[in-house]
This record gives sequence, structure tokens and C-alpha cells, in this order.
Amino acid sequence: MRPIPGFFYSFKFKISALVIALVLFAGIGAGGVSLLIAESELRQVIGRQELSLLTGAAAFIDNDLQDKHELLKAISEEIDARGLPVDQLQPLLEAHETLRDAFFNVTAFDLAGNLVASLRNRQTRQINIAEREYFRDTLKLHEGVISAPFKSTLSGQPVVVLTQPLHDADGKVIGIILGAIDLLRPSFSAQLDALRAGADGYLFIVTSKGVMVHHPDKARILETSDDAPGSLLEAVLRNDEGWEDGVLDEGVPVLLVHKRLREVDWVIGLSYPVRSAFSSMLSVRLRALMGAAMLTAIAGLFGWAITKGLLRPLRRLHRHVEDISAGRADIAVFDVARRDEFGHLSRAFYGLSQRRAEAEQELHRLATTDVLTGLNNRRMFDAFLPQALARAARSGQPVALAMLDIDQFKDINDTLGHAGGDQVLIEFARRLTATVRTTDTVARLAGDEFVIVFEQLSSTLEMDVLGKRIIDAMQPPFFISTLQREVRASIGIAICGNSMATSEDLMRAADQALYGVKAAGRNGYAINPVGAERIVRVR
Ligand SMILES: Nc1nc2c(ncn2[C@@H]2O[C@H](COP(=O)(O)OP(=O)(O)OP(=O)(O)O)[C@@H](O)[C@H]2O)c(=O)[nH]1
Repeated sequence: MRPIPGFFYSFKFKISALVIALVLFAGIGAGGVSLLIAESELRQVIGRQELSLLTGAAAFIDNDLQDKHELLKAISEEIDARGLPVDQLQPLLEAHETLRDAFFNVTAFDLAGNLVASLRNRQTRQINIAEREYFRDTLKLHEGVISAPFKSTLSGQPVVVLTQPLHDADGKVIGIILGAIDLLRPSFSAQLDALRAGADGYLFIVTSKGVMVHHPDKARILETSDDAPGSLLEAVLRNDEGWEDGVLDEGVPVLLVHKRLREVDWVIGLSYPVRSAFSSMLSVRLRALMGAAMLTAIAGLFGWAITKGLLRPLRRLHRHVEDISAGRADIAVFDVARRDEFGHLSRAFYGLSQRRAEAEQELHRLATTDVLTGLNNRRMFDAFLPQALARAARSGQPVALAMLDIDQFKDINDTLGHAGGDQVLIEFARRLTATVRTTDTVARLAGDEFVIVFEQLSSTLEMDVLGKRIIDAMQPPFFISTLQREVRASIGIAICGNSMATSEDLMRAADQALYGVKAAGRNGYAINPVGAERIVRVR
């Protein structure tokens, strides 16, 4: 697995991601809700628009049917007025040209349902329609009706017929006149086909019993549609008029608009694939999505830039920590005046660093100081001597090491007690420090052993003076509580001129000199130049 780049863990990245997420959330929340409202409004507008288109088509069909009815009624009234018998109607029908334009065929039937006249097929065969529902209804109701669609026996075409009863002078029904409308005839269907919605929507008419009266696919005319729940027909027949989307028409979700006709028990419907019907809405959605994406990208960039600016003090703080670790800066860089969280953090760092530095100093002091006398201890001395030698080598000035041991200190301890011995050590250390120069370094190695490193000597002879001065400093008696005690010391001095001596050389030489003094009776000093063959016993 490839490691995740550190960039993704950065605070900057997280804040930017948060800004983007918030913008997205707000964008999707606000934009999505507005879009939903807008889409719902747009749906209503489109639905109402299609319904009004359909209302026009319904009116056209209603008017057409009404005109045809009126025409048939006018002819029947003329026949009634002229008192023509039903078997003499053929010439009259042929005389009315308008009938040819309005109907596919006009026929007349006597009371027994036998065909007695036919506008288009003069020499027609025997037809009886006594059993037809529209025939019986016309005779029963004494008025014209519109039949259910059926296949004409005469023409073989799908037709719908309009009827009108015929009367004799006494007002008795003597037969019916019948106008047939060819459902495939252009004058009827072409008008509806022209009204089709968009490129892939279509208009259809269906009877309340589900028989298809009009459909762009002519083969489906007279077909009885399925009115099962969820079917197009069921949706059409559920209400008189209205629209709904999401209805499935042969598996395709469509916007379905429908309206019941006034003149006949038919419903005219419009099936319009949702994708096409709401295409403007889809483009709005796409643009909204692109807008949201752009907004998010801009917000992300802004978020990134602003976060970068806001986090600059944090980067500076980080740089300070690195600089301090590398020794390039002092902890004072943390002591800033900023009043924000970064200022608080920086000052907290400053306080912490200060306390740490103090603790380190204290630790160093404890580690390099002799607890009893307050002088440097052996550890400090071991580190210091090589540095002093290096300095001397650089400057070319002589350096000397005096090794001191209190004479008969065991006796002092025995007579004054261990605590008294400690007081002697403290006083001895004090006198030593007071005697030497500020450039000299005094340390207690252990017990009653002390050392002094003399630097910046003008000459090797200077040590003679210093040795004598230390011996003299110890001459006055030591006062320990109420007791008075003489304290003497022996001093071995190693001196190094311009030769390159090591710490060990110097220590060895000083030790030899000290041994010499002790052997010679104590209370004196001897000087041993490093590399010399003999020890100079001075006192
Ligand atoms: N009071 C006190 N005594 C100490 C301390 N450390 C060591 N001593 C004692 O110092 C004495 C050192 O004696 P030495 O230096 O060996 O011998 P000396 O009696 O001084 O004899 P010379 O050095 O030969 O003159 C021992 O008795 C130690 O117990 C200390 O911190 N305090």
C-alpha cells in the first residue's frame, strides 16, 4: 500500500476540506431545496401547458362531432318535413354534398334494421343492424347517439357512427339515418397527429371502456387496452382530467395529460416521455450542478488561501522551534505580543522554555558544583582542564595546575569532628577563592584535595608568587565554633609553557610535585614544569 502523502494530514488540508464540505452541504441544501421548488413549479407549468394544449384538441373533436351531429339532424329534419318514406332516401342523400365531406358514408335503415340507402355504395348488399346497440338506443331514446367504435361491415374500416331517428308525418319513428366516421380518415386523425407533443409524445383517444379510438399506431385502433392498476388506461380513467408524471407507458415514464370529451364518453390523452417533457428542467439541473461544482471549487481555493494566511503564525512558531533546536535563535523569539491563540501558544512556549532552561541551568550547576564548598567539582574540572589547555595552546600563554592537599586533615577531623572538618574545608575553599585571580578556576576533587587552574600567566615565574600567596593565605588560624586551629596545606604545581601538554601530563606533574612537598615535610609548594627532569622545591 502506498503511504498517504503528509499533505493530507495537514491542518490546512483539513480546514480546506471542511470549508468545501460546508459549501457543498450549504450548496446542496439551499440549492437542492430551491431546485426542488423550482422543478415542482416548472412541472406544474409544463403540466398545465400540456393540459391546455389537450383542451384545445378536445374542443376541436367535440366541435367536430357536434357539427356532424347538427348536420345529420338537419338532414333527418328535412326528411321528416318532406315526409319521405325510408326506402326513397337514396337520391336525397346523394343530393347533399356536405355529407360526403363530413362523413365517410351516410346510410339509412328501416325499423327492422335493414339497409335502405347508402351514400357511397348504391348497389350494396343486404345489411341488418337490428342487433346493434346504437340502433336499439336510437329507437329507444328517440334521439341520435354516438356508437362505440367498431369495424364497419360495409367498408371493413374502423368507424364510429352518429345516428338520428327518422319520423313520419305523425311523428312516429320509421327508421334511422346514420353517419359513419372513418377513424383512419385524415380529416379526423391528421388534426390530432399534428397536435402531438414534442418529437416523441403522442395523442390518443380511448373510450371509457378502454377501446382505442385514435392512436398514431393505426394498428392499435379498436384494440382494447389493459386497465390494470399502474397501466396507462387506468391512470387515464381514474380522473376526468388532469396530469401526472411517472406513469409507465410501455416501460417508459411519461407525463400523462388527459381530458374527458363533452360530446362523447371518450377520453383524449397525451403521453409525453418525461425525459423530453422536462428536458428544460434537466438542463436547469445540469447547470445548477455545474454552478455548485464551480462554487465549491472557488470556495475550496478561497478556503485554502485563507487557511494558509491564517496558519502563517503557526508556521512561524514551527520555524522558531526548529531555529531554537538548531541553536540559530534564542527562546526570546517566542515572547511575541500577538493577542490571538497563536500569541497565547507562543508565550506558553516561551514560559515553558524559560522554566526548562532554568531547570537545565540548575541541573548543570548541581552536576558541576561541590555541594559542601560551592566550588566546581571533579566533573567540572575534568571538562574544564582540556579546554584551558586548548585555550593556552591557542594563545601561547603558559597554563599551570596547582594540586592542594590539606596537611594532616585526618587529625583535624579527629579533633574537631567530621562537621568541624567540613567547616575547615569550607573556610579553606573560601580563602583559596579569595586568593586567586578571577581568571583562575578553583575546584574540589575529593576529601581535602583541591585544584586550581591558572590561565593567562604572563610567565612561568608568576606561579612562584601565586604559590606563596596561597600558603600565606592559610597562615591565620581557622576558627571553628569556639575552637582555634592551625591549618596548613601542601601544593604541587605543574606548569606548562609553550609545549603541548595533555591534561594527564599536567595532573601527573602536579601530583609528583605534591608528593615531593608531602615527602619534604608538608606546608609548602613545589613547581614541576611539565617535561622537566626535576621538581623545583620552592618552600
Ligand atoms: N570532614 C570531612 N572529612 C573528609 C571528607 N572527605 C574525606 N575526609 C577525610 O579526610 C581525610 C583525608 O586524609 P588524607 O588526606 O588521606 O590524609 P591526611 O590526614 O590529610 O594526611 P596527609 O595528606 O598525608 O597530610 C580522611 O580522614 C577522610 O575521612 C569530607 O567531606 N569531610
